[in-house]
Amino acid sequence: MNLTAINANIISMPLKQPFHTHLGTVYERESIIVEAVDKDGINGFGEGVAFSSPWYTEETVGTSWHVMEEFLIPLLKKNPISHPKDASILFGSIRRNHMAKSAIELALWDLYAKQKQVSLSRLIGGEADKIPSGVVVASKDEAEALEQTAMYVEEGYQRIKVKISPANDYRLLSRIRNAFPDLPIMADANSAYTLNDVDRLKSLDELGLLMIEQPLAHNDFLEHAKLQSKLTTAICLDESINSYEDAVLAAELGSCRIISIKAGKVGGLTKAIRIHDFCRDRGIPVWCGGMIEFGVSRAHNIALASLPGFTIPGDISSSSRFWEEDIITPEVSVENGWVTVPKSPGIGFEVNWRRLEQTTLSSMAFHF
Ligand SMILES: O=C(O)CCC(=O)c1ccccc1C(=O)O
Ligand SMILES: [Mg+2]
Repeated sequence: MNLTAINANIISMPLKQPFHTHLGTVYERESIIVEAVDKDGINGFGEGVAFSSPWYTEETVGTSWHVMEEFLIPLLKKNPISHPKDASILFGSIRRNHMAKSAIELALWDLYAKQKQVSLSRLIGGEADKIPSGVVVASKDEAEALEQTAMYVEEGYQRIKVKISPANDYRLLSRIRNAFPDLPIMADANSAYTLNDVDRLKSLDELGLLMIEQPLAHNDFLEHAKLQSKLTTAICLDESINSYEDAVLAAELGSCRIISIKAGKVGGLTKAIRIHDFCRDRGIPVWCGGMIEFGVSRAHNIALASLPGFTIPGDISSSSRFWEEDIITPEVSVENGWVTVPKSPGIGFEVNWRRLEQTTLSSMAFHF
């Protein structure tokens, strides 16, 4: 791929409103923006989606930075590659650290598509011209959650995902269901329950939810299978799916009926596509999960979600859902509930350098 440099910036931006889950509240988002440059000066971008602290996965911005600097970039320097898939294979010699790997691998995909002058969507076999858009409601307050839902429905979002916990489930969801009888609603529990809560979770069956995401522990497959056999509502796994092997295990055990794929969490686009292909063969619907991300990762999500197995609206919302001003131009926008898949080369969005510089905390540059 004729790489000449990899540059990385840690950026930080406050969210427009605090994002509440039962695990904690996110006020400010740090991310790593990776730029891969080739000998002709073409550049591709990726985004590292680890958080500042290890509340959602074990990785953090700090561990991603360390693994990229000490291990992944030196591997790329030593081993010239001709395709992003080669990087994915090369990174197999490093255990886990999926988010660090993804950040670089995604930048290589964008660069590769730009070198070939094709959109990333079409390069990977994407077919859709527009993606149905869903959005997440993550408020501590029931009245505010209802207000936000009404606002997002008004804006045209096709599916609402509500963060729940035992402190805030049936009552909130039934109020939303009563207000919006036909709205596709799903709930995300982020592991707020145990198998002792089976009756509580069964009570949600009557609400006609699209699915319930990750009710039990982040690393559990067996108990999710036991729970799924007792619920009519489909379980979707998010935290549990960090690799292709995780998806196979979940399918074999019956731990879920739906899978959420996050390219930034499973080691990159090569891995995400492999999970997609497997799920498609097995008849398991997939959707693209969000990570409160900036525009670079949003753009990669749009390309991924244009693949034919993505049959359920994902967490692909507009840049303005979280940010006063995103780091890409144009920003991601939702029109009548749809996001247009760009046709221009690569991810199809430019980096807004002024905004990137404004939000940068630190940078590193590697010359090949
Ligand atoms: O970015 C979005 O739109 C989805 C937000 C979301 O639910 C989420 C955000 C950060 C980390 C984990 C999750 C999750 O899906 O569990
Ligand atoms: Mg989730």
